Amino acid sequence: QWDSNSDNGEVIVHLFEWKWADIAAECENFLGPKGFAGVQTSPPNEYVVAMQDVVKRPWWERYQPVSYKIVSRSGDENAFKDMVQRCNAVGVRIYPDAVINHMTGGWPSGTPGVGGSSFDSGSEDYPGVPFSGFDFNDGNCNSGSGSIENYQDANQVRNCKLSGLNDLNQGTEYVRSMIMGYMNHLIDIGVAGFRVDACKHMWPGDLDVIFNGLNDLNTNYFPAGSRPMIFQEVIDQGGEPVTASQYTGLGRVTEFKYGLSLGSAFRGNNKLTYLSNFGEGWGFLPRAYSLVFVDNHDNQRGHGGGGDQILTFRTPRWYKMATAFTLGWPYGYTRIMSSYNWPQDIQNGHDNNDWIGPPHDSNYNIISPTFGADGACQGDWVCEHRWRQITNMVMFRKVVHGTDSNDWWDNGNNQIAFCRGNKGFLAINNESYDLKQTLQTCLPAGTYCDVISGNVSGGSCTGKSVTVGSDGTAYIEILTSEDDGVLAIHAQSKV
Ligand SMILES: O=C(/C=C/c1ccc(O)c(O)c1)N[C@@H](Cc1ccc(O)cc1)C(=O)NCCCOc1c(-c2ccc(O)c(O)c2)oc2cc(O)cc(O)c2c1=O
Ligand SMILES: [Ca+2]
Repeated sequence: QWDSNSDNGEVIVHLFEWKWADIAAECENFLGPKGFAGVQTSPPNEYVVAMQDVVKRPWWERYQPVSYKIVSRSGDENAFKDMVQRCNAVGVRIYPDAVINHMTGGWPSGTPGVGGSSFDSGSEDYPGVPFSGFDFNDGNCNSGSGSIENYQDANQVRNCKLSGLNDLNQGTEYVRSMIMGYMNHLIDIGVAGFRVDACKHMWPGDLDVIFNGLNDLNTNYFPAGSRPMIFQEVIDQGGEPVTASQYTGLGRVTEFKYGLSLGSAFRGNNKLTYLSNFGEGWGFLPRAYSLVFVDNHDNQRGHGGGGDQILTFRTPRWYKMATAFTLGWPYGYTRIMSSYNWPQDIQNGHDNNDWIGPPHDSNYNIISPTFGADGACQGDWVCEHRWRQITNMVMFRKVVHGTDSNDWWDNGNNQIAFCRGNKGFLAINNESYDLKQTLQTCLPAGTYCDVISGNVSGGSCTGKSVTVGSDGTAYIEILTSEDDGVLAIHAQSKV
C-alpha cells in the first residue's frame, strides 16, 4: 500500500476540480507521453450543493459527502469509468480523493446533493448511502460543542466534528462496510489507490481494518495481488499528540513539513546549502512512507498550516525552483499541484475569497481547460503541470529513477548543485549574483540540453546547452538575468 502501482515515473499530478472527460484527454495528450505516474482526482462521490448568500459552489463543498454515488460536477459514473480506462491505457494511474471521515456540516432542510439525493444534517440522516444517527460519533465526543475544540486531545481530534462536519464512527462494522463498499467499487472500476482525506481525524486502528478490507486491484490493468496505494492526509507540523508516524504503517503519509521548510528556504529565510540532507535528516518521515509536495489545494489558500511560507503559482520564480528541487531530489513520492486562479481578497492576512470554486459558466457548470499554441492553459486554469520547467523535471525524475543523490556542491549559501547517480545533474542559483562554475555533473562526456530553459528538439537544444568533458565536469552558468535560477541535464537530454 506504499507502492504507486505505476511504472510511468514517480510523479502524481493533482488535477484539482478537473472534469473526468478532461482528465481522460489530458492523460492521452500530455500526461502519458510526459512521464506522469498518475492523477489525483477531486472526490468522485456526491456532495452537498453549497449555495449560500455570498459563498456559492465553494471548492470545499466537495468535502461534504451526501452519498457514495459516483456523481459530481466532474461527471457521472460512466464518465469516471471512461477516464480510468483511457488513462490506464496510456500508463497513467488514477487515485481518487476519498472523503470518508465525515458527511456534511449543517444545512437547511431541503438542501440537495449534487446528484439529487436528499439528506438531513440535523438528524444525521443520509438515505443516499444510507447512514443514520447510529453511524456517527456524537456519543464518543467529549467536547462541549460536539466539534473539535482542542487539538491537544487525540480523542477529540478523532471523535468530534471537524469544522462542524457530521463525524462518522468508523469503529462500527456497518460504517466500515459502507466505506469499503464505496472504495471497492472504485477499485473494481480500475483505480490504483486513494488519497484519503482528513486521516488525522480517524483512528489508525479503524483505517487499518478498512484498508485491509479493500480488494486487490483490477487484474485487467494490474498484476494479480496488487494492493491499492494509499496516501493519507495527516497535517502534522509537530506539537500535537496526533502524529504522521502513527499512520505510516497503513500507507504513505503527506509530509507537510516538506513544503513548509522548502518555502522558507527559497524565500531566503534559510540557506539552500542546508538542503544537502533534506529529508529524514530534517526530521521528516522515512522516504519510503512519505508523499511530498510544494503546495496543496488547502495550504495554497492559507489553510492547513504553513501559512505565509508556502510557495504557490502566485510566486512563479520561486515555485519553479522549489518544484525543480523537489522533482530532482530523491526524497519522497512527489505530487504536483495543478490549480485554478481566483481573485484573492486579503484582509488582515486572510483571503476572504479562499472559498471560490473552479472556473464555471452561468449555470455553475465547471468549464473545460483550453490550451494555447505553446501548450499553456488559458483563462483561470493555471495548469502548473504544463509549465515547461515543471513538465521537463517530471521526465528528469523518471530518467534518474533508482539513483540516489551524490557529488553535492554549494557555495556555502544559496548556490547548490548535485548529481543523481550518473543519470542526472541539477544546479540552482538563488543568489543575487551569477553562478559561473566548473562543476562535476557525473554524466558521460557529450553535449546536453538544459531542460529548464528549453527542450530537446530535432537533435538540438531550444534553450541552453552544456558540454560535459571526459572527466564529467562542465562549465555551468546560471545568470540572475535568466528567467529561471535552475539548470538541469539528464541522460535523455543528450544530443
Ligand atoms: O476550508 C475548509 C475546508 C478545508 C479542507 C478541505 C479539504 C481538505 O482535504 C482539507 O485538508 C481542508 N472549510 C472551511 C469552511 C467550512 C464550511 C462549512 C463547513 O461545514 C465546514 C467548513 C473552514 O472554515 N474550515 C476550517 C479550517 C480548515 O479546516 C479543515 C480541515 C483541516 C485543516 C487543518 C488541519 O490541521 C486539519 O487537521 C484539518 O480539513 C478539512 C477536511 C475536509 O474534508 C473538509 C473540511 O471542511 C476541512 C476543514 O474545514
Ligand atoms: Ca473523525
